[in-house]
Amino acid sequence: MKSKGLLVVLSGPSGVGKGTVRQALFETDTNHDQFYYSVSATTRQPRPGEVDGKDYFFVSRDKFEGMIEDERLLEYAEYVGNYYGTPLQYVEEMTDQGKDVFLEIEVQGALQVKRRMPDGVFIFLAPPTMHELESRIVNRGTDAPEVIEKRMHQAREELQLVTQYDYVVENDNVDSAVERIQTIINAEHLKTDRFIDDIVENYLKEGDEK
Ligand SMILES: Nc1nc2c(ncn2[C@@H]2O[C@H](COP(=O)(O)OP(=O)(O)O)[C@@H](O)[C@H]2O)c(=O)[nH]1
Ligand SMILES: Nc1ncnc2c1ncn2[C@@H]1O[C@H](COP(=O)(O)OP(=O)(O)O)[C@@H](O)[C@H]1O
Repeated sequence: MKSKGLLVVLSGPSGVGKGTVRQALFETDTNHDQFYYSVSATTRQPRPGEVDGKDYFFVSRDKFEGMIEDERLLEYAEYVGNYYGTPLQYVEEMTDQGKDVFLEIEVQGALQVKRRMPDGVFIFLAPPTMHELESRIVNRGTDAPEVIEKRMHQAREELQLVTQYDYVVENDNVDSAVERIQTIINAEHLKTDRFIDDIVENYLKEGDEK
């Protein structure tokens, strides 16, 4: 029996460590055959070192609005003055191929996905404390002070929606966070619902007498 790939939605406040934890998790996929990262489209400017097509598809507002109109996005949201959205095409292709597809998105987008794809796995990555969260954003050194303030405000709002998620993982330590996410994924793959077609076919079909 083999289940379809999972749609895994990883959310959490800016600076909590989503990118870091996801990269460490993907490094455990040594054959590159289990996990697939869904690259989002955004109107935000690239940060130094970010690569178009790898970190994001960096697009103009006009182009992004065209993608919304053509219904090419699974979800999208506006976050601190920029659009962010998930291209639909790869998500479907990759889960059909049996890969676990990871979306790293903020909560408004995650709630849209939950309505459209309720069998997704919704994980919220939480900071040990708000003070630690702020230190991580400051130490990352990628955001101006006024942007950091907006991101901290947004973080407080996002944390109030944590109960909408299936799982909460504290990112106190990258290795432990990765281990907990692996545990979640392994268990989710074994859920009865994900095998229901196989179960009907193999065990419950009428006339299958021995
Ligand atoms: N709804 C939605 N949010 C996204 C998407 N891509 C990224 N985000 C979220 O947008 C927020 C800002 O992302 P970014 O500017 O890269 O900052 P960072 O996550 O703090 O590094 C984060 O919470 C991301 O998870 C997307 O496709 N859809
Ligand atoms: N468990 C952790 N302990 C300490 N620092 C961390 C941890 N996880 C991530 N970081 C650091 O926090 C900063 C923000 O991480 P990042 O992955 O960019 O967050 P996000 O993708 O959620 O915005 C980075 O400088 C990263 O090295």
